[in-house]
Amino acid sequence: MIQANEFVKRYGDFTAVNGISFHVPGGTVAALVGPNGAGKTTTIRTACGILRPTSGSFQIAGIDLRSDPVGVKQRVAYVPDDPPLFESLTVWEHLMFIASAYRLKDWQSNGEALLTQFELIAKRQTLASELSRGMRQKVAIACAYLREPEVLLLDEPMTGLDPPSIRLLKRSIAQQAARGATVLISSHLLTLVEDICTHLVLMRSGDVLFSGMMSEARSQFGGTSQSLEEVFFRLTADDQWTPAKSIEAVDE
Ligand SMILES: Nc1ncnc2c1ncn2[C@@H]1O[C@H](COP(=O)(O)OP(=O)(O)OP(=O)(O)O)[C@@H](O)[C@H]1O
Repeated sequence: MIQANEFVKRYGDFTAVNGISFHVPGGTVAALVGPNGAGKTTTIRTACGILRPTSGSFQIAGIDLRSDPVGVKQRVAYVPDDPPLFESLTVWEHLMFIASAYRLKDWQSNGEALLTQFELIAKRQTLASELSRGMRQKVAIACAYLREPEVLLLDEPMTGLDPPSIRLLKRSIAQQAARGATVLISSHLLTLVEDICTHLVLMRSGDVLFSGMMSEARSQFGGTSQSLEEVFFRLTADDQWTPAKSIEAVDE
């Protein structure tokens, strides 16, 4: 699970995130969407312990981020939108590195299965510097999956992937949730995330405008199309909607 409580993040005088609260239940897949600059990446980078909250708190997999940041980092995998790989390591060496850093045992067959699943097995001995952008993205995702983390934070995971790879990724995310992982996906590709996400956190200008079930968002704000795109435009473009403190979060 992921729980944000009155989370505030300021960069100097600028408030990027303005006291947000939301809950993503364990074993579910949630979309984190919102216009550019809404605060999505700031929220994700704080939830995984890279940034410190200015105030407020996060509970990740039942652990308080402030009191046990190492415990959170052991349970969370974060894949940024432009994953930094080690250019002089091969694809397989990336998996070896993760296995060594996190002291994984008997990981090799799982590693091979992940490379097969993401159609990277032929690139197993290829250096990261010689991979395409989409391949780099898939290596980073495979490294995250290898750890079998309780919480997966994926920032724009579909950018740069071709349609077959997007399909593979969507299937793999469903598999991660099925084994009990909580997955939070930040994306602007609304039609792609609405296929796989049962929960929604919608941000604008540092506020959460909606947090709860995707089905609830669609039925309340999706108009006749009942689409996430319609929800997005209605909630972000129409000033009659106020930050989520006044909209009841609906969780299951
Ligand atoms: N290191 C930083 N220093 C100062 N301001 C920052 C910093 N990082 C982000 N911001 C600001 O915080 C706000 C939120 O940025 P953030 O990257 O979290 O948004 P986002 O929702 O992920 O946007 P996008 O969809 O464009 O990726 C923006 O106004 C951004 O300019």
